[in-house]
Amino acid sequence: MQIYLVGGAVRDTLLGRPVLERDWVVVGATAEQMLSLGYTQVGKDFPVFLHPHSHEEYALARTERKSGRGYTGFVCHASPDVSLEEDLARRDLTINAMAMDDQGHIVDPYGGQSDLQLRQLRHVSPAFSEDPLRILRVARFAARYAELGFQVAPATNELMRSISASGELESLVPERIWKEMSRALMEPKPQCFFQVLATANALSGILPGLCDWPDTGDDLLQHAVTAQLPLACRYALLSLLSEQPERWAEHLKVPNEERQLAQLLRRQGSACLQADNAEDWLTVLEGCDALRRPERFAQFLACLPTLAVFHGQPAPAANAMQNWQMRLAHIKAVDVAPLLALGLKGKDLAQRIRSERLAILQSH
Ligand SMILES: Nc1ccn([C@@H]2O[C@H](COP(=O)(O)OP(=O)(O)OP(=O)(O)O)[C@@H](O)[C@H]2O)c(=O)n1
Ligand SMILES: [Mg+2]
Repeated sequence: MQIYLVGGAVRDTLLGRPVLERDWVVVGATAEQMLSLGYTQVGKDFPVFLHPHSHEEYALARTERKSGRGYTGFVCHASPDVSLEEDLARRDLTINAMAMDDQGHIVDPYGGQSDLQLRQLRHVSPAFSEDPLRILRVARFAARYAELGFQVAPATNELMRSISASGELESLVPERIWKEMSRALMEPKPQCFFQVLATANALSGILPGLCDWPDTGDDLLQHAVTAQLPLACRYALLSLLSEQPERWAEHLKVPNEERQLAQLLRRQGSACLQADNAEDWLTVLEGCDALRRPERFAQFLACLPTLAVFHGQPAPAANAMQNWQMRLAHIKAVDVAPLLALGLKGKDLAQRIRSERLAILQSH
């Protein structure tokens, strides 16, 4: 059997970028051989194994053909007679369809090295269409490598448009879309992900109601990248572009953390930017449930400078975030025990706590 490094690890090695994850392909072996060597099988549909020590993925060379819509109709053929070239042919992009042997020699039957130089994201063959998720992958690679000058090849663009027109994107499950999109949001140029999808007529299938990607979206995400905001903040800011953000959240099954921050930013963002007295401050802190959810509140605060830019408002003062954290600390310091000792309960107690918090905010 021969073992080759494949996919992203070869691509990133040739680009001189750090390799975070390594995938291997095994030619000329059977599943039984792999098991007898101590590998464990992971893929149910595909013969993929984990190395006994490194736990990296080793896949038997295979060919794939799709015979139906969605994820139902995959015919996978793995056997010792499938060649490396055949395995590479089923892959998405030429830059992902290269292999490296243990001597460091590159196997590159589809022009991956040339496309790395030309900075082209180009499909290997019409088999690209067999997995509509690849449209999202191409868009994500664009977001990652735009800084290096990578663009989608015109023919690949055409192909992606025809996939969009076929309605195949509808077969993508929300979890897979979210996985690609959330990764894309953390790339250096997340706006390119959405631009590429828009050009491929695939944007509205991902973010319902959004057909064209607005210029304001570019500025919004660029600002979020510059501020090094975490995923939840980036998603919350992105959702400002939607007239029906809950529709996005449903469509993508957005996890609660991101979804709730998006709701909070909408409900409390402007009020927080405008608040200038103790009553306003307390109302915002309450509205954000800041005492019980301090981490979420910190993320909310981190979004505010970008939100201000988005609304064409002056950026909050440099110490605005600290001031909010101080206000939170002040209301947290209000001691409930003596009020309980007074025998206060229910509504009376709540009112009394609120007025004490208000008083402490006013005194600072
Ligand atoms: N829908 C897909 C998913 C994966 N691949 C192939 O499988 C390899 C490994 O997939 P994955 O690890 O998901 O992507 P990488 O290219 O390694 O990129 P990343 O840096 O994001 O891991 C890819 O390079 C590509 O050759 C593919 O052709 N089509
Ligand atoms: Mg990989």
